[in-house]
Amino acid sequence: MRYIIRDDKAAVGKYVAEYVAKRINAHFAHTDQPFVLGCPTGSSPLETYKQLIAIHREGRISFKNVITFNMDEYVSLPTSHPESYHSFMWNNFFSHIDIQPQNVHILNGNAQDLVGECEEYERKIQAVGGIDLFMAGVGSDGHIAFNEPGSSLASRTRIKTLAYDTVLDNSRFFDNDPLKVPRMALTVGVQTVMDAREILVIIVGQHKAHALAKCVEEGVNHMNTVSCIQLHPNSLLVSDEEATSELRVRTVRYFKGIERAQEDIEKLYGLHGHKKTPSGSGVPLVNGLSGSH
Ligand SMILES: N[C@@H]1[C@@H](O)[C@H](O)[C@@H](COP(=O)(O)O)O[C@@H]1O
Repeated sequence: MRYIIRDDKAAVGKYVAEYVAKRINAHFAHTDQPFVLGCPTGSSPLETYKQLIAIHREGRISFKNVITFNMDEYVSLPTSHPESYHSFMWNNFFSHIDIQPQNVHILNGNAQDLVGECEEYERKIQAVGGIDLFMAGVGSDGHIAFNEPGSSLASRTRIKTLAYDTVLDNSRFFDNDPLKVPRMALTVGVQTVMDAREILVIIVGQHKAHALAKCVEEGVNHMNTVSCIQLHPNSLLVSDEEATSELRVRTVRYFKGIERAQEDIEKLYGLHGHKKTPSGSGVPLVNGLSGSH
């Protein structure tokens, strides 16, 4: 697992957006197959979406051949509700980029057959060859998507009852009234996220510090489902300084040190261990050299 720390929320968003843009552009440099991006909602990725929109407007990235799958959606909340994840995604991201509407996938929490909807979602992910990069946020109880504490680490897309902590957390979007927050959601499972070729988790704010410390310093545990990323061969965590407040000082120093070392390696040899040649094209130095995964 790589772990990158930035000063604040804005810097996290900038880092993540540039990272995602680089990944997408690198993908299209060697294939014209679609890039499949997993998308989260919530306040954590907002800055990333703003920055991705800016990068798109600068002409540095196109989403024409990008397929997206969102993590989750509330059950029984009308799609047109301002707090539905459909509204969130179109208002904050999709309406501002050149994505093709048919390439957007968001679970339908109003489907007649909710179980069938979840099974179909998994099938659609399979049909496009899996997810290249799954971005995620984290709940203050450590949930990834809506995989609340106690969720099976082998879970797939399904219906979940929301934990009371999550209902309280999310009531800020529903006039601070927990009674207005839907009690159930459809969510991709932990295993659905783990199947992605790469996972990028965004954690910002002091209220996420506990979940972050458990994810980084403790073992894999179903009570903090984001900790699953420890088992992923290609996961990246990006947080702001505030979120580090429950980590040991030496843990923070360790990961900052790793990032500095990685930068030095990249300066010397180019990204991912490709030694720079005079022409700048790069030759492989060490297979899979990536510093801290
Ligand atoms: N289902 C979403 C999660 O996918 C998200 O990660 C979490 C954190 O939200 P925020 O970033 O607003 O703290 O909110 C909801 O619970």
